[in-house]
Amino acid sequence: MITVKEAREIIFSNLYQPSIREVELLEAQGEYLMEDIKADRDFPPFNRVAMDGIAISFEAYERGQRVFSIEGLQAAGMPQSALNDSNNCLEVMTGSMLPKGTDTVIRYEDIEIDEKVSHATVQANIQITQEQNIHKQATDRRAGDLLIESGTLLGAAEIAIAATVGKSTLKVGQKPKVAIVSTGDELVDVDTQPEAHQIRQSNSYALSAALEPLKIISERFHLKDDKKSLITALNGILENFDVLILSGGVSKGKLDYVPEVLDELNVAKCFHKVKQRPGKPFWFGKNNGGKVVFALPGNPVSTFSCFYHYVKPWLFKSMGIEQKTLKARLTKDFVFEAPLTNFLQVKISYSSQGQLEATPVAGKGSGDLANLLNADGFMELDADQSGFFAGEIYPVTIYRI
Ligand SMILES: Nc1nc2c(c(=O)[nH]1)N[C@H]1C(S)=C(S)[C@@H](COP(=O)(O)OP(=O)(O)OC[C@H]3O[C@@H](n4cnc5c(N)ncnc54)[C@H](O)[C@@H]3O)O[C@H]1N2
Ligand code: MOO
Ligand SMILES: [Mg+2]
Repeated sequence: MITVKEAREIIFSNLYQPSIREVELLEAQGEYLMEDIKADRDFPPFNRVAMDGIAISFEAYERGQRVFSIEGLQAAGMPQSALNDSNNCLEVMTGSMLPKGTDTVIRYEDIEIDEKVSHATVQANIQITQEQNIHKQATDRRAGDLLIESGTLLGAAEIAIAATVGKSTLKVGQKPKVAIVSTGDELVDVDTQPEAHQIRQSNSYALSAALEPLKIISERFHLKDDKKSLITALNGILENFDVLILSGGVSKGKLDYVPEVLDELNVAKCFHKVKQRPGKPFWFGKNNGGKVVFALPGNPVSTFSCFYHYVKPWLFKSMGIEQKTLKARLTKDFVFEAPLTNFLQVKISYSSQGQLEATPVAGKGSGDLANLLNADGFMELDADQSGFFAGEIYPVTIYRI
């Protein structure tokens, strides 16, 4: 049986290679950028007036001048005007170009304007410094600077930056087509009243819902624990999808056919069974056509945990995105004797200093679906240790904020 670390290495060495597609700017939200975005102009592209008021030549102010005759007005959206006489001023609006011949902006709040004679007088108690209230050209970024690197997940900030540099379309990664396949004769769908021996199936809904925020479209299938029909159905699904996420049928049961069926369909096993709880019977493989299969153990908490610890990071990495590892402080001692990595269910909170904290809510095993509601995530506790103590810090994967 391999370790969690080895399982991750194998999964990450079998990434999906996304092709590139071009989308309209607003459709790019939630997609993965597949080009570098550079500044087409300086940020800001001109000396930008940052306050409504008057623009003067500081030299006149230094000479002791406090009353400035108003020559005119420079509004945002007007080409740059010029101050004719350096003893005068121009009224300037936020967002306008700083007029030629001026280098200092004084806010309306700091002056008195006499409309009749068109004079602006600087109030006595006001300190003026040269170049104040000017957002100088190129102080934020220079033309040609790299603004957004390929591989970035696009959100509102990136969309705003792309808009300002004139990118009306963006090159993004084509996400894989994902099939979610649940298996099990005991399972009926959500709209069915189960018989005494049946339960409603939830894993495929959990997986679909977990994929949705990644903007990955998936299709759900449900298959019976019957070898022949599994072979036929999975063969078709493998042809039409890039990635298969199966749940159930991977353990030691007489009707757990998934590993042998995948073998018959020439999906080469990369591993079966990982030193972890939950999710020990996890199976992972790939076929010659590059189709990847995650066959997750059917117990609902196992399926859930394996998705967040393997499938999601694999999808992110395939798109060139490094996920940040979050860490939290354990609030209570916890003992776990088995030589397995324990993905312990935890409730996440913040300490009074704002530090992430995790409180164990272990639940009653990987069949305890309802315990997903008590926890917000999993804390990863190493296989080679059995005592974990309050105050210690370990990695966490959070599925709910
Ligand atoms: N003799 C052994 N038995 C089991 C072992 C073992 O090592 N030796 N491992 C246990 C562990 S750990 C797990 S996890 C499960 C994994 O089982 P399978 O992947 O074969 O899954 P199934 O047998 O199909 O189902 C297990 C359990 O989960 C429920 N289930 C399955 N699919 C869904 C679904 N879509 N929605 C809701 N619930 C689902 C199913 O009804 C079963 O109760 O094996 C242990 N056994
Ligand atoms: O791996 Mo199983 O998930 O421990 O129940
Ligand atoms: Mg089973």
